[in-house]
Amino acid sequence: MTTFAPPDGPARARIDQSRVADLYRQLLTELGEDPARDGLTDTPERVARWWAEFLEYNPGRTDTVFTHETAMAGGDELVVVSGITVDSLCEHHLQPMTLTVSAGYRPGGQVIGLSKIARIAVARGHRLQLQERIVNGIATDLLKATGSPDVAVAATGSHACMSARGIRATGALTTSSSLHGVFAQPGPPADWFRATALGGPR
Ligand SMILES: Nc1nc2c(ncn2[C@@H]2O[C@H](COP(=O)(O)OP(=O)(O)OP(=O)(O)O)[C@@H](O)[C@H]2O)c(=O)[nH]1
Ligand SMILES: [Zn+2]
Repeated sequence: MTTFAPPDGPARARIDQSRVADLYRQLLTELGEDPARDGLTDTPERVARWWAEFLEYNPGRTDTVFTHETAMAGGDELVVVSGITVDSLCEHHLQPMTLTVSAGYRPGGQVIGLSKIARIAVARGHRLQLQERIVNGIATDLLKATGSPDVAVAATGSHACMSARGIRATGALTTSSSLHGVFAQPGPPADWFRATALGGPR
């Protein structure tokens, strides 16, 4: 029985690799290739392995937090991890998209392990996606993992479906964000996030 993964949930679909490999063998034949020829004999199994790697990705532990004394009285504290590469596949064309993600939050009495922010981001790419859904999903996961209501995520993405086909707008970049709490209101946190995540006010 096939269980369908919800588009906004964590990636953990289990796939039947030998069935997927058989389907690729059929596809290669339909596309006019000889799946038995040298070079293609193991391709269906390789591709099936890749789908398993992609869809069954396990991000490991993403919720390690440390107690932390917050900023001095009258001050404020923000944490942003930038330059996280997230690879995914667009769900309309099954073409790769690569995002550079910045994700941050305003700590309360605890901080989350920095690598966990990257793990959360990378995990959201491991399914058929939309850039906007990846960005919102990272924010949802960070709100939960940090326990902070103040979370900001921004991503700049290049989409092969816009460069390798269709409009062929090579070099087009898409920027999207998901801002919560203090980051959603005008003020220093939002300005600082914009400057840190996007390289300056736009
Ligand atoms: N919002 C959003 N759209 C995306 C994303 N990835 C791909 N798309 C778009 O999905 C749309 C699908 O449009 P359709 O008109 O159904 O398909 P199409 O004829 O192949 O469209 P073209 O890409 O314009 O050739 C295109 O405009 C893509 O650019 C994404 O992450 N977010
Ligand atoms: Zn696409």
